[in-house]
Amino acid sequence: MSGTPELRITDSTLRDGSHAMRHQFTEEQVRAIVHALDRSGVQVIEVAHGDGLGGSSFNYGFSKVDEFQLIAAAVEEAHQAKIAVLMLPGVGTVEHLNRAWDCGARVARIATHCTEADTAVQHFGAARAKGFETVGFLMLSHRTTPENLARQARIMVDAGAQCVYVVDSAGALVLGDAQARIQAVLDEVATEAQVGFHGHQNLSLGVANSVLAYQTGARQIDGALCALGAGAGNSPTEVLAATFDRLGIPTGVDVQEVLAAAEDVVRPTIPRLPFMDRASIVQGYAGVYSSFLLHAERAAERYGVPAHEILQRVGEAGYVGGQEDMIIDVALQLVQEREHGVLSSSGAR
Ligand SMILES: CC[C@H](O)CC(=O)C(=O)O
Ligand SMILES: [Mn+2]
Repeated sequence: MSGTPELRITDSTLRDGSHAMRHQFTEEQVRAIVHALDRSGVQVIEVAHGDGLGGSSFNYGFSKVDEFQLIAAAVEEAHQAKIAVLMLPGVGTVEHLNRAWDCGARVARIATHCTEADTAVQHFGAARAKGFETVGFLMLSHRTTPENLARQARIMVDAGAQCVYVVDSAGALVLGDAQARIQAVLDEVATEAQVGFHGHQNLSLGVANSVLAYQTGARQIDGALCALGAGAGNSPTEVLAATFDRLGIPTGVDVQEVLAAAEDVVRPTIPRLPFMDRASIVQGYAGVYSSFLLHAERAAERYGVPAHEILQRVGEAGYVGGQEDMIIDVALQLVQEREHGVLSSSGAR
């Protein structure tokens, strides 16, 4: 579909997809994926540790290759696409943003829990002062009301965000839930900023929610090739491109090229692609941060309790990003309950 793009797709294969890769991307893989995405016409490509700049750590998992080396390689490969980075205040700092700028990144996406936008105020200011295009990310958006989300979006826009994303980190928003949040944020900020949507596939609704988001007024949408992303993965970029093309909505992405990027570049080189298994569906169902999946799987293996049961409990407890250590706590609690013969919610011992 030709014509001036009405919608900008940001591809997060090399950031959200880093979770599914256990943060083991090589420079060669980054170059090949950026080359293919850039050629297909995707306008923004996000590159960073899965948990954002500064995420390489014992808590979140160490990167194989330093993220600034990967960002610089991505910048070299991209001819038309802008390279974006994502950071969570507290995991990363303004210093990380400055280094990303020096490597050539030009879009700064700053993420907070959906009720904590005020923790990012100085980061938006610093990013704008540097010259970045700025995007705010309200994570786990299902965890607050549309009205409150709109108030949080207002804080981000007042601080300097040029777009605010409704982020369905748990893949828990079901159609109208996503639409109501997009509408509320638009009502609050549309005269000053764009609105975006970032979906996960835990309930298989990433693409459908993205279409609804566009129809409601969102103009930036995230995806990842082959759905590579946390949990059951992100909305697949290639499916977004094909679907919007069929709807007659120009995205600037060549469908055949992006299909080739997914099939020929990502699929053969990625050891494990995300899918909707019991654990990731429970994430959508119970509203659990998608990035918790691999942490829960590791705890499941270590303590001999099912990952889906851990995640169900994590959802009930309402843990948010940054509370990864509580996954171990929950696993140990389940072990104890089993030892004392307490039945789990699924009836299993
Ligand atoms: C690192 C922040 C976080 O994982 C952003 C994101 O992709 C999400 O919340 O879904
Ligand atoms: Mn995500």
